[in-house]
Amino acid sequence: MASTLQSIRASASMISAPFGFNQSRLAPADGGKSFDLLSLVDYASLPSLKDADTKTILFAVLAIIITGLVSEQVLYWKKKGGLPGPKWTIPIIGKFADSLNPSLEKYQEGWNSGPLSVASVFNIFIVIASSTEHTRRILNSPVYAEPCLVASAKKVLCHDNWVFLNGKAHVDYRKGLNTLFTRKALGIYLGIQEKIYRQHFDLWLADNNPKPQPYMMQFRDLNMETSLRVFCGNYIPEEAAKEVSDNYWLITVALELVNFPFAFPGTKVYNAIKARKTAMKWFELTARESKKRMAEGQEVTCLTDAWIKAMIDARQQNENADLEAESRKVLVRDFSDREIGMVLLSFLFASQDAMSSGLTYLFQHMADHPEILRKVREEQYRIRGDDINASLSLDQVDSMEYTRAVVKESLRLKPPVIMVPYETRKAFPIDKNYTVPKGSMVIPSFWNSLHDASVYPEPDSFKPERWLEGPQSLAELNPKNYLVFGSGPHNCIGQQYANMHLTAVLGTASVLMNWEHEVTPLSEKVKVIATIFPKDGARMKFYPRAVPAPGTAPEVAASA
Ligand code: HEM
Repeated sequence: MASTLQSIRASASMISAPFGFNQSRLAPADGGKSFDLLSLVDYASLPSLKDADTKTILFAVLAIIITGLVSEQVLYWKKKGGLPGPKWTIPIIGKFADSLNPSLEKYQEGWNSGPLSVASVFNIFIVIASSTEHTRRILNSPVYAEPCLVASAKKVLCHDNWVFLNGKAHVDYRKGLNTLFTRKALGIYLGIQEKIYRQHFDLWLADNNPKPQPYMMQFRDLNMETSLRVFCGNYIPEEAAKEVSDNYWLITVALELVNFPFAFPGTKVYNAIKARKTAMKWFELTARESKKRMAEGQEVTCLTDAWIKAMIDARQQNENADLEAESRKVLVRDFSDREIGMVLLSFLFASQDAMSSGLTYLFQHMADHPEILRKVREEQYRIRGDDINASLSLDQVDSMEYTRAVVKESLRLKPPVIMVPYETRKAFPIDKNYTVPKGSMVIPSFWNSLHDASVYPEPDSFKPERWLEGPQSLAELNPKNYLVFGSGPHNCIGQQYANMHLTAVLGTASVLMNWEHEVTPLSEKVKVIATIFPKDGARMKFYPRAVPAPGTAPEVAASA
């Protein structure tokens, strides 16, 4: 009882001081008939009691803090086991400062310290995998680990977006989307892509700035507009397409690894939600309008059309009862306008950032390796014949063996996505020596696999020829190392489209333009945003390239 009173008193004194309470104000209004709690207190002993209580509270608080800090370290050591990583973790924030300013060099330190290493940020225990075996094991163990997006992702991309599905629900949903990247569909997209990147080349050529300028954002614009038109055709008017494209950057920056997760006005998450709402309005309209057009039997002009046409066809096939039950269920599933909108939202998000990184480095690598660019041109002149302005077919793109090897090598040397965060659903015995605790973040990293000297000799050199040495070459014998597009159930669904796009853009650019890259001390330094970019933003200048006279031999045209 006494101790209760003491704490009441302690609390009263702590509370009253700042609010300026005094004894007379606390006196009862009924002239003293009411029970006066304070009259029970022996005032003579008050000062010492007060002191004792303050000390007790201070001690208690201190003890709680110390226990918390010690148990944080003990827990970290226990989870860390024998793996490399900091011996202790900075209290509470851990490696937060590093994640605010990510650098490739810091990541490399971790990757090179062992196939598995650990860190902790805000008490999230993180296991980083850098060997091909461990990385693939994470990507291919859906029972133990699933992709984890940053805290704000569900707010930004909508909580019911398919990208948050896992297990069977995810596999089934993806089956329904595979139809979007068939050869037939890619052939339709190619025509749309070509028109758009030629318009962007004209803009670059019209840039009358005499000196090279950072072109990273112009490469992004090209990708963004191409993807938007490939996915949505002309259902979105010009002005709205520009608005969606410009605002999409707000979505990208709100999904960076470290971000304030609440949507207060003015925050990145708030702006991203606004951008998403505008984009979704147009994507849902695309779905609605496309459904009308496809029902009328009109021509397929974009990915949404191809998707809706596939649904209509499946329904008709089903009526003929020719399909197996399993595929019937998936194909005939009617995707609502909102679901289609959310898929388009996810595609655009996934495509613009990684493809912009890929395209930036592709142009940079080409300018820095003129002999390789010459070979690309020779192949292009050979395949395109005398008419470099004729539209391309998918067969022609497939036959660009050298250009495709250049794209593959460029993505290997500078992989746009260097890691993907996953989370363990239960304790994950990742190898015979270590089990990742449940609820940890596990990060498969791709850099070391893609720069493994035993598979890619001279791993830091740009050598497209390594992809042309036949099936017995080291690179071809070890496809498991080529993790540019991930692996397992969540591997990149857009990889054929991405490869086709990069090959076609480079091929056409090579015959229409010459370009110069101003190499600066930062050109080879990597800036890690979500994907990677050259730190100087890729300073380029583009010039028109003369059209070869009819009948010029490809090797002669290429050397001009
Ligand atoms: C050079 C360009 C690209 C690169 C390097 C890239 C890379 C990746 C990587 C590494 C992943 C994670 C894989 C995993 O967890 O195993 C991924 C997933 C994904 N990508 Fe791409 N991507 C590119 C372009 C695209 C494009 C153009 C699209 C859309 C058309 C796209 C759509 C997606 C989607 C939807 C996922 C998640 C798939 C799922 O969870 O099932 N990506 N991508």
